[in-house]
Amino acid sequence: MKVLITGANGLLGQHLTKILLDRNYQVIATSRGESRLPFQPSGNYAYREMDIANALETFAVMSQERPDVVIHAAAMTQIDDCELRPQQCERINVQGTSQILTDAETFSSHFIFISTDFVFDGEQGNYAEEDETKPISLYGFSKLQGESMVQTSTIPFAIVRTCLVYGNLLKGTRSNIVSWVKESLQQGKTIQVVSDQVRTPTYVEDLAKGIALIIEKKATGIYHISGKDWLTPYDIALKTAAKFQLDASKIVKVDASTFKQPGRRPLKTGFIIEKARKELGFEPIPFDEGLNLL
Ligand SMILES: NC(=O)C1=CN([C@@H]2O[C@H](COP(=O)(O)OP(=O)(O)OC[C@H]3O[C@@H](n4cnc5c(N)ncnc54)[C@H](OP(=O)(O)O)[C@@H]3O)[C@@H](O)[C@H]2O)C=CC1
Ligand SMILES: Cc1cn([C@H]2C[C@H](O)[C@@H](COP(=O)(O)OP(=O)(O)O[C@H]3O[C@@H](C)C(=O)[C@@H](O)[C@H]3O)O2)c(=O)[nH]c1=O
Repeated sequence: MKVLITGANGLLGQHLTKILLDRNYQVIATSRGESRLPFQPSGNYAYREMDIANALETFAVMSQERPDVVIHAAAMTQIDDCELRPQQCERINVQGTSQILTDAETFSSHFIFISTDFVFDGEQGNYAEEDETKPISLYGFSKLQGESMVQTSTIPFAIVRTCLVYGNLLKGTRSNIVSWVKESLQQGKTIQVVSDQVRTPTYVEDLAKGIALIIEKKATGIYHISGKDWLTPYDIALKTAAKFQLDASKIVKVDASTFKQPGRRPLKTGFIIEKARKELGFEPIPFDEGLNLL
């Protein structure tokens, strides 16, 4: 079974490549520029440059590879950049998704789109798959547009929504809340951390395993694949400091009213993962256990 991953240089993409190779899939890892995978994988693996915003490039790679499954993880994921550079956000997250989806409809048989808790407005929290979406940032809106396109597609699809992904930085991947807190405190910096956002932080390997289950079961539809502990970023920061014996007094508790970022974050998200548990047999590890694996 040949699986093509877009955005394979990313936090999810690198771990996904490793886990799918461990499960003997043939993996075509694609991303912009050089591969940043910090190891030369054995097994049935190839890396190909593919900028999803370049229609000719995606068509060429997809027509040559004709993967059975496409996992579309590539995106502009910096919320504030998306807010400040809406054209680039649109070009990558919307037009890029449209392009790879069109090619998948021509050459593939299962399309898995990675989406986010930021499609919700954060008023209610504890979201299930059927809850009403209402994004409050351009990033969230661009990902919802991707979901809408996927839901009209002509091939079997799955939409995997996840939340606040953390894990070991392999090489050159985006930072995540745990790595950011750990590094900031190790450098003796004082950090302001919000205590009124609620998330279900997701260990990156659990997310990758959840996606592998979807491939294995050829599952279709929307799935919330996240951790199972409801935590605020402030809780996460304190747990990270305790775990790595760092100075928690450098963590200043703030709330979203004082903490200004260009892109609005939904206050309360977090996912109910019963559907993934029941239909996929997905079971994430507790956050404290995730910290032990870093
Ligand atoms: N991280 C999180 O907390 C969450 C992430 N998600 C979703 O998960 C997916 C994976 O995100 P994650 O791995 O965490 O984030 P990363 O930013 O680490 O990975 C995204 C990857 O997409 C690549 N990319 C960006 N633009 C293009 C393009 N035009 N063509 C090809 N590749 C491109 C980036 O490449 P480059 O490295 O060169 O910039 C990067 O490697 C995304 O779709 C994101 O929306 C959803 C919820 C939470
Ligand atoms: C940088 C920073 C973050 N935070 C909090 C806010 C936020 O909840 C959490 C992570 O902050 P960031 O801005 O790095 O992450 P953020 O951009 O909010 O993370 C998002 O990434 C995209 C890809 C998603 O899809 C979302 O699910 C979510 O994970 O930490 C602080 O409290 N203080 C800070 O100085």
